[in-house]
This record gives sequence, C-alpha cells and structure tokens, in this order.
Amino acid sequence: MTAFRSVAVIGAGAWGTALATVAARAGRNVTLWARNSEHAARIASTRDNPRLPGVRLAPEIVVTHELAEAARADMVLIATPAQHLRGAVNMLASHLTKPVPIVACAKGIEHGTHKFMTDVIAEAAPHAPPAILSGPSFADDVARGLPTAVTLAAKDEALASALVQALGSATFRPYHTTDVRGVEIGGAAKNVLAIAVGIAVGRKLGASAQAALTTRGFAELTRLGRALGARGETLTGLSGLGDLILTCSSPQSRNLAHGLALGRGEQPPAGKLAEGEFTAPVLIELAASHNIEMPVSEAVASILSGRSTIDAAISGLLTRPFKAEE
Ligand SMILES: NC(=O)C1=CN([C@@H]2O[C@H](COP(=O)(O)OP(=O)(O)OC[C@H]3O[C@@H](n4cnc5c(N)ncnc54)[C@H](OP(=O)(O)O)[C@@H]3O)[C@@H](O)[C@H]2O)C=CC1
Ligand SMILES: O=C(CO)COP(=O)(O)O
Repeated sequence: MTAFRSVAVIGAGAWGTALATVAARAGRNVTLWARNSEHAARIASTRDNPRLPGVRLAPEIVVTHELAEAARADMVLIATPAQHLRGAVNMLASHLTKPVPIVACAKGIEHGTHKFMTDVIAEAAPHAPPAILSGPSFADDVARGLPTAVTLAAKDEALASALVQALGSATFRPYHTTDVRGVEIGGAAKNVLAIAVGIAVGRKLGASAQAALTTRGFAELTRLGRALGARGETLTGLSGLGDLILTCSSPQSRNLAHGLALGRGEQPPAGKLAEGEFTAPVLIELAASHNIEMPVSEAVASILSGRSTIDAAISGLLTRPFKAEE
C-alpha cells in the first residue's frame, strides 16, 4: 500500500477544520477546501474559522476554494453534512486524476435513496475506494489535541490500516476495521438517539430516564445493525456504543442540545448542524423496510415532523407492552 503523503479535506466546517489539524499533526501535507471563496480566503489569512472558534490553523495547512488543487491529494476526507456528501463527491470526481481513497467523515443516511455514506461515494466516484471515519470525537476536542479514539473502516483491510497510519497520532487514535456498514450505522443512529435523550433531559425526566433511553436506544441501534450485517464488536465499539455514550451524555453535543431545547419548549440553537434531525426520517424508513422496531427513533421522527407532541411521544414509549430484554 502506498504511503499517503498528502490529504485534502473537503468541507471547512468544524469537523473538516479539526480533521485538517489532525492530518497536519500526523505529518501530512494538508489542503482544506471551502466551498465559499470568501470563506476560504478569510480562513487562509486569519488562520481562524468561525465554525470552530478559538482554534488556530497551523501555518502549513493550505486553505483553498480551488477543487482541482484539493483533488491532487493522495487521499480525500469528505466533511460536509451527510445530505451534501453526494454533491461534494460529484464535484470532486470530475477533478480526480487517480483513484485516491475517499473517506466519509459525515454521519448520516441519504434521504430518498436510504444509502450510507460509502455507498454514495461508490456511486459518485466509482474509481475511488471508499472508507468511513466515525467515533466519539468532538471537533473542538480533536482540534485542541485532546486524546480521541475513533474507528476507520474500509472493505480492504490493508487500505483501512494504511489510512490509519496516515492520520493517526498520539492524541488521535483511529482503530481499523473492515466492517464498513457497522461503523456507518452507529454514527447515523446515535445522533437521532441523542435528540431523544436531550428531549428527556429538557423535560427533566431524570438521570435514570437518561440512562434507560440511552440503553434502549443502543438496543434498537443493535437490532438494525444486526439486520444489516454489522458485527457485534463494531456496534459495541468506538463508532457504536462509544459515540452513543458521548453524544447522549455531553451538552457539547449539538444533537443533545437540539433535543434539550425541544424538551424545554425552546427553539433549538440556530446555525448549529444537528444531523439527527435529518437522519431521523430516513432511519425509520430504513428500519421499517427491514421490519426492525426502533421506537425511540420513531418517537424522535414523529416529534420533529410535528406528527406527535413531546408529551404524546413520551407517553407512547412509557406505555409500550412489557417484554423480555434483548
Ligand atoms: N463537529 C463535530 O464535532 C463532528 C461532526 N461530524 C460530522 O461531520 C459532518 C459535518 O459537520 P460539521 O463540520 O460539524 O458541520 P458544520 O456546520 O460546522 O460545517 C459544515 C460545512 O460543510 C460545508 N458544506 C455544506 N454543504 C456543502 C456542500 N454542498 N459542499 C461543500 N461543503 C459544504 C459548509 O460550508 P459553509 O461554511 O459554506 O456553509 C460548512 O463549512 C456532519 O455529518 C457531522 O455529523 C463528525 C464528527 C464530529
Ligand atoms: O459526532 C459527534 C461526536 O462524535 C458530534 O456530535 P454532535 O454533532 O451532536 O455535536
């Protein structure tokens, strides 16, 4: 497997900026691509991104709006929101001159197609081997160099391992796996479940309810994962249980914060991406198409769509028939 000397990061939001920092720390030559030319020029000159305030971008990171420049890298990380990943890879594909690996760093499932991120990449850039990076990692923690461990999956184990070597450092520790689907399911579902937990916290249902919802949330994530062929160790690993614990317990999470505001009867924070809001409807469609029960996720989807009030959704969950724990 060739060494990856250069890395391009597509999407200069909080996560893209943190990942550019990670790749620079690992010794790669890094290009960070922003879709907006003024945004790119401003980050390039100030070395500061308002989407990740307080983090100083290393001088060696090149910030650009030129996609052709980014497309020359040996590997590409896509850090746009999940619903924009296809558009970003479509644009990138026309500039690629070699079959470089494309790593999805977004957490979600595509609306309409029910496709996971690596499937979208495979369609939009058929010659580029897809991979996925996911796990418990807040952009702010990662950019500040606080210790983080994540999972990086590709179907080809040698590729997954080489990508880990290219990005890993003492404080950013990726573990490799070939269970691509398992990693994708954990990252997508945990955001929806964190909204549920946020709602419960906002409604002051107590710490016991928070633990119960997180655990029953994990049970439904696992049910879907098993049905789609995910491995048990992935679901209980960093990208599954690990990320669920982080997101369902920390107010730093935008998904938890989104639910918290809803639970309190307030407007969710403006301008903050909460992927669970977009994943909820497609997650329950996907689950239904496989006859998998996901009652917590269904409650979140029905609240977000206005089909149910919060109180009715909570009451619906609390009056479900008693059953064996599985
Ligand atoms: N923040 C975090 O801690 C983590 C986030 N993630 C995941 O990373 C993904 C991105 O999140 P995050 O960076 O936090 O979100 P942000 O809202 O901070 O940034 C999203 C970025 O994507 C850009 N963007 C939007 N649409 C497109 C497009 N069509 N083409 C190119 N760029 C586009 C935006 O550009 P513009 O600035 O011009 O609007 C913005 O810079 C999400 O799926 C999230 O779940 C994963 C792990 C951690
Ligand atoms: O994915 C994340 C942590 O692993 C970021 O979570 P939020 O998008 O909820 O902030």
